[in-house]
Amino acid sequence: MDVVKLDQALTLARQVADSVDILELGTPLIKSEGLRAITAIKAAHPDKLVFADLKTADAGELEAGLAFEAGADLVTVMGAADDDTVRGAVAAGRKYGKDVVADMITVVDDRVSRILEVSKFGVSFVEIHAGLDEQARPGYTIQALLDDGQKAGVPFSIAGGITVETIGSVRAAGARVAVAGGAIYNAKDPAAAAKALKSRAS
Ligand SMILES: O=C(CO)[C@H](O)[C@H](O)COP(=O)(O)O
Repeated sequence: MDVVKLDQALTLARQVADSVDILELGTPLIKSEGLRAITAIKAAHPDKLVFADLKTADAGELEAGLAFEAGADLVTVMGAADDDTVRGAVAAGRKYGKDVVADMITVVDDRVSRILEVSKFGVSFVEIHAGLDEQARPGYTIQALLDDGQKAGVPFSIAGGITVETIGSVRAAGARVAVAGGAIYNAKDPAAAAKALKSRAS
């Protein structure tokens, strides 16, 4: 949910809840509304996993702990961050019995090597991710993300402009989670878009 207001996020979450397993709060939403957004989404959807896309770059244990205290079930730490930042987030995950995901956004050179390194630190999975700015460049395709997931051979999710046309290939590549943002929140009918994505992913 890359919206910036909590009321928009609550509306979107309600619209798509029947078709998603995880509700992910995008980084802009958390920056705009703060940790209270995590608490509010979890309170409204206690049956869903709530994923706080913190993209933590430093102070991993502190930031992950704040999000877990607020109600998050999963958080992201930057895969490109210092090793101890990733380890710190994982330590918080162990303390709270929750999951930490290493977001590989911005890691493009020798991405598979870094995926293998951070996987050893105890993250639950890695998110192989092309961000919104990378996706906007001409010629972008999701294929390089899928190829690296298959090469790495560790649990992974994919984020990078997944659509109803590409989500089948994400599943076929073995991804544990498909993260779909714009394909849902930019759709005229987010509920129908989420349902269509889910039907192609199952
Ligand atoms: O984390 C993000 C951007 O940094 C997005 O939430 C993620 O990429 C999913 O959105 P989309 O499907 O529009 O790419």
